[in-house]
Amino acid sequence: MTVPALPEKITVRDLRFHYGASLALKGVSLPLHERRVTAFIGPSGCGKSTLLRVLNRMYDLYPGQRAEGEVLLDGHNILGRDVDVNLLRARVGMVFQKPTPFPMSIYDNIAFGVRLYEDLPRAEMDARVEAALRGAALWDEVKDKLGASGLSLSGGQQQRLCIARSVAVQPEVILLDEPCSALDPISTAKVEELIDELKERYTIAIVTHNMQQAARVSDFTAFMYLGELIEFGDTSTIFTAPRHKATQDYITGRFG
Ligand SMILES: Nc1ncnc2c1ncn2[C@@H]1O[C@H](COP(=O)(O)OP(=O)(O)OP(=O)(O)O)[C@@H](O)[C@H]1O
Repeated sequence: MTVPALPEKITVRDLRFHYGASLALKGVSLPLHERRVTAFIGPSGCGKSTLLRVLNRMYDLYPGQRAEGEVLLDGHNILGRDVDVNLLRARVGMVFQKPTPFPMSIYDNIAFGVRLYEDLPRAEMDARVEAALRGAALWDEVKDKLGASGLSLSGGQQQRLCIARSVAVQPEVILLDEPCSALDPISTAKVEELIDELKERYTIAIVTHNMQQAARVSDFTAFMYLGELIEFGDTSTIFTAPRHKATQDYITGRFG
């Protein structure tokens, strides 16, 4: 099946990334299509997380880390000096590998991020919190204990809480860095279902080591190796008829 061409929400052009003197991305170019899921796959250390961290300038928090090239979000280069990185991170949200709820109530885990950007009256905040928890398929499990600590939830629930937290600020893009690696199969299935629902509204990038997961949840797949993008295409083509032998070897588990 050929996925029809869709607008590019993000366009990465000739991206090079430096950790001090070491070059972790060596000229990567690819699109992230709007309201579609793009999976990043490849062996450990190939630069998947690095690429994700560039897309909302998470690396800015660390001295010595530097990106060159262009990352266009709706046509504007987010690597420019004039970019408001707080606003950028509201537009491009991120969920990490390990669930990272704040040590506060379930309600405040969601409201905290919203308050950074908006001053909502209580009733509107309540509605926003509920919508985010519903959006993350967690509402029914927590609606009677919104005052309980976010840390009292199970790992799978905590990860959905983190997804709710990122959805609550109404981003345009959601970056998921191995979001299921700490979850059991049932929680993983829930998060995958959730990704399927979220893509109706958001552009999603997901890093995963699980080939079945990449095949299940993504529309496009990018295979990376040693800081380079080896192959990018629609997921069904990458998994059934890859152009490169390295891609074929990796997805069939014969790599290395
Ligand atoms: N903070 C850092 N300082 C120096 N080098 C780093 C740092 N973080 C990552 N690297 C290097 O950059 C390269 C890419 O790492 P990255 O974490 O992006 O890979 P990855 O594909 O996400 O790997 P994994 O699948 O193991 O998470 C690796 O060679 C890694 O050693």
